[in-house]
Amino acid sequence: MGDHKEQDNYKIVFNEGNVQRDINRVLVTGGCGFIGSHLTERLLREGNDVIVVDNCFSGNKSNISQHFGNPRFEFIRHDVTEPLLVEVDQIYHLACPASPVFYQNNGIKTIKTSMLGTLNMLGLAKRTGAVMLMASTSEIYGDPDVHPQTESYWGNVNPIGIRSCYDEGKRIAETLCFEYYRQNRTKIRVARIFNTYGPRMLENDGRVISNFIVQALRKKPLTVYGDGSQTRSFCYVDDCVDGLIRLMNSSDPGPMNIGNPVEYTILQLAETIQKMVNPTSKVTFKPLPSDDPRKRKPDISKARKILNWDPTISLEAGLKLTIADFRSRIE
Ligand SMILES: O=c1ccn([C@@H]2O[C@H](COP(=O)(O)OP(=O)(O)O[C@H]3OC[C@@H](O)[C@H](O)[C@H]3O)[C@@H](O)[C@H]2O)c(=O)[nH]1
Repeated sequence: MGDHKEQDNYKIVFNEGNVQRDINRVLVTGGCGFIGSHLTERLLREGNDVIVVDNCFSGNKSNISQHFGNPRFEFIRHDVTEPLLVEVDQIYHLACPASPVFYQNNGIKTIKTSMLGTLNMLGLAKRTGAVMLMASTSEIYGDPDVHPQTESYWGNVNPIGIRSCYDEGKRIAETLCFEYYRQNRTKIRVARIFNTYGPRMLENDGRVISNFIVQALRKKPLTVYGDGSQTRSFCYVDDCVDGLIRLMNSSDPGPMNIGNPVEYTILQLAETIQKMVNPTSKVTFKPLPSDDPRKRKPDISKARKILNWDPTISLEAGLKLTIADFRSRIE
């Protein structure tokens, strides 16, 4: 599958003085968010022109303010549910609240963002010939019956549950991508991003790593939902960004799992963060939210083979950097 010649078509060549360089014009939707802002930073560092589009619902302008004044950088406050007219070579479509607390806050808006946002970005990719990478999610596997999850697994999603606005929203977004690919030969890349963490997560993000770190720093009990036996596999944000860029620059439409395959129970995670931040902090048990997946771990054989990608940052190393970032903001 895939047109292997397409790589030749989406680079423009600028002649700057006597230095000839390839520059991509890259659009990052959701570029004020957690993963989007790290991606933007790396794309700028590598000499690309970057346009960030964000409605700042769960993203924060301060995540990209260090680039204001950089002639290669532009910020547009825009909601991707509305069409956007720009000329670009690559689109990283990340815009969508990703934390369960945020995406459940206005489920209808979450569905609109996934559906209409992806439709608009695919329309843009079709018109401009750009490559469109869609940030899908491990949540499309739901509460999985197959473990670890391979890309060929179709998933086990409750279509009417409290998580379905996100899970089903992302599933229809994947469907749209593949219809554009089949009908129009639109250049798509579908990345299934597993749990990712790192500096710049919001203090009130609501996801487990930021919750536990903030609670430990504030000397509050760590809130474990259920009995803490459910598992997740956590990928440091730099590894995730590296995987996304490799996927974009491959010629594989995906879907491609992007995650760290080392699996922990939530209780193990609580104990690890407790030890690293505040060994005297307590753990308190709260009810498990409905449809919370019991286990999750990516099979990344495909990414290893096609992208030559493997996460390099251990949980301990990544947590150290993340704790330092939260400490500087909180203390
Ligand atoms: O304070 C908390 C928060 C969360 N949890 C538990 O920790 C586990 C992980 O929860 P998170 O909210 O961090 O993330 P989830 O795995 O539920 O969802 C995530 O999946 C992958 C991404 O697409 C998204 O970032 C997000 O939807 C869950 O079992 C949750 O119940 C706690 O025990 N305590």
